[in-house]
Amino acid sequence: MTVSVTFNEEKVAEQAAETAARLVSEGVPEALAKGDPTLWGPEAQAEATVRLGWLNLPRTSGELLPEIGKLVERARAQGLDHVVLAGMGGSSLAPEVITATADVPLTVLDTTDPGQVRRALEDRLDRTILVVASKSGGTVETDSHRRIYEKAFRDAGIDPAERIVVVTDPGSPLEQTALESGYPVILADPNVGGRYSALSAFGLVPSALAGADVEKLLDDAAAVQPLLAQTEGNPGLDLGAALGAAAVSGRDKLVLEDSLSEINGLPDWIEQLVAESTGKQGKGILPIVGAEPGEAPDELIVGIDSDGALAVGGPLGAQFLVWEYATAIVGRILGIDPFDQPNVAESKKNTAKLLARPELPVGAPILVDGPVEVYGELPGSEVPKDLSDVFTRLLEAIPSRGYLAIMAYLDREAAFDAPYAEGASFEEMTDAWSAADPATLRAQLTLRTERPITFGWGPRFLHSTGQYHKGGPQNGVFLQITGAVDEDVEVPGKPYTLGRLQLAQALGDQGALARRGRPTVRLHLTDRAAGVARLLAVAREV
Ligand SMILES: O=P(O)(O)OC[C@H]1O[C@H](O)[C@H](O)[C@@H](O)[C@@H]1O
Repeated sequence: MTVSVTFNEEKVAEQAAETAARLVSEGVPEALAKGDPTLWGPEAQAEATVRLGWLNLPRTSGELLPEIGKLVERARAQGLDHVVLAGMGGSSLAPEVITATADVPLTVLDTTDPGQVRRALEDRLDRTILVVASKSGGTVETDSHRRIYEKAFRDAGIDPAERIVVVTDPGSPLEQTALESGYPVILADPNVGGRYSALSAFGLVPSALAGADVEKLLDDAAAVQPLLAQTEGNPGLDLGAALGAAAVSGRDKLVLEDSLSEINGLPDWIEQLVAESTGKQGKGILPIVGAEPGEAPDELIVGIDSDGALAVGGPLGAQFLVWEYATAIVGRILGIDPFDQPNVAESKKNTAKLLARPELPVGAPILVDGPVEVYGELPGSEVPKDLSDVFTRLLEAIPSRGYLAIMAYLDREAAFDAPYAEGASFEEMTDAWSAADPATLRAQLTLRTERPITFGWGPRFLHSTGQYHKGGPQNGVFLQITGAVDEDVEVPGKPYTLGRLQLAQALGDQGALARRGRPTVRLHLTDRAAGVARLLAVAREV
């Protein structure tokens, strides 16, 4: 079984066919399948030369299987059945989908929220194996997680070398640390970028440790690979041509719908791939994940094994490869380099600068509403009357082809702590969770605008849609949510705590967005649970 791309809208089909025919006449499908680095122009060539290894992963990653098998055996023999993965963006999004689809548990740490990290630390540390995954080996969140876990293991009388496994690129500082500390290292293919690394060691090692069948994943990808050199019946070409042509014609908001799919969570992975690959030079496609499809004229609904203007069906391993190929095709159509992420570093630099200061420059709130402080500047010079006015003015500020991005630097799992009555039905439980979940704010605000609203957890989204926010079309309006920290977590060997890092990340990104003149407001919850409740009550009211 390979991947099928089905067109359910005539216009989309026509535009895709036209674009695909042009690409075929230029020899693009075969050239891409062969790994030709010249396809994105002279400026992208150097990067593309060392970024096309993903095309061969279905075959080359097979070589890793015996080594991975030994790691899995060792972990089983030690009784380590709680697999924690520390990795940002491309170093954790694929394992998250792979394990969710295989229905095997994996704890993903792609947060700097002290509460969420503490939650993981307090969960079965005696049976925990930690995979530290970073291609560059220099990502601050992942480095912090490694330090925190090393200390926690030592404090519990456990030798970290028995519990930590590293996945990184050859020659990275993390490889060096691992060698010095005696951690097993699985080296990944350095000719593959983070968001294209699903079928590399980054996707396979944590997933296999968690119990997923990674050989099957590679087999499914290998089955679709030969089709990618074809000029007809090439799902990567069809999908790429459809997405690219739609974007050029103005439908550049990609609504991903997967309600009927047996694959669990692929849109989150696609979000990073598409947003970070295409959102640059003022161009790009904005993925919308987890929202009800709207009716905005610039939206294109793509269904994963589900309905949409376009439906993409097939097994996970094959979908990974096809979406990667399609994204490279979109890069060619839009005239951008699909392998770099030029604007991600800006927020990181701002954050590093802020952390070097004795105090973080939070400024003074422009409004305080119970447990919610409002920081930043709203469009127009007037001070907002109340929280409701903040929401109204943010929604009004969205330009005709724009979007609102909600970015919550909070504990993604806190809503599950919401109390519910004893003997509550599942529906009552989900109601309680949803009433405590900051993501509910998106659903509420969606009722008040025709424009798309995205929702991302910070700092996770910084490694994904964060590139698009800063590098893509400048029509975003930004709403950050941060929260007070009750119990912080030290980062051993560093002068900052996780709480401070988390806030500095929000402020660093705010700086990068504000520098572009984009409306950016930060809502700070001085009491997190009460603050979320207040936001939802006000948003519901209006
Ligand atoms: O694997 P790492 O080097 O730690 O990088 C993790 C992530 O961080 C960066 O911000 C990039 O923008 C992402 O594409 C990447 O996946």
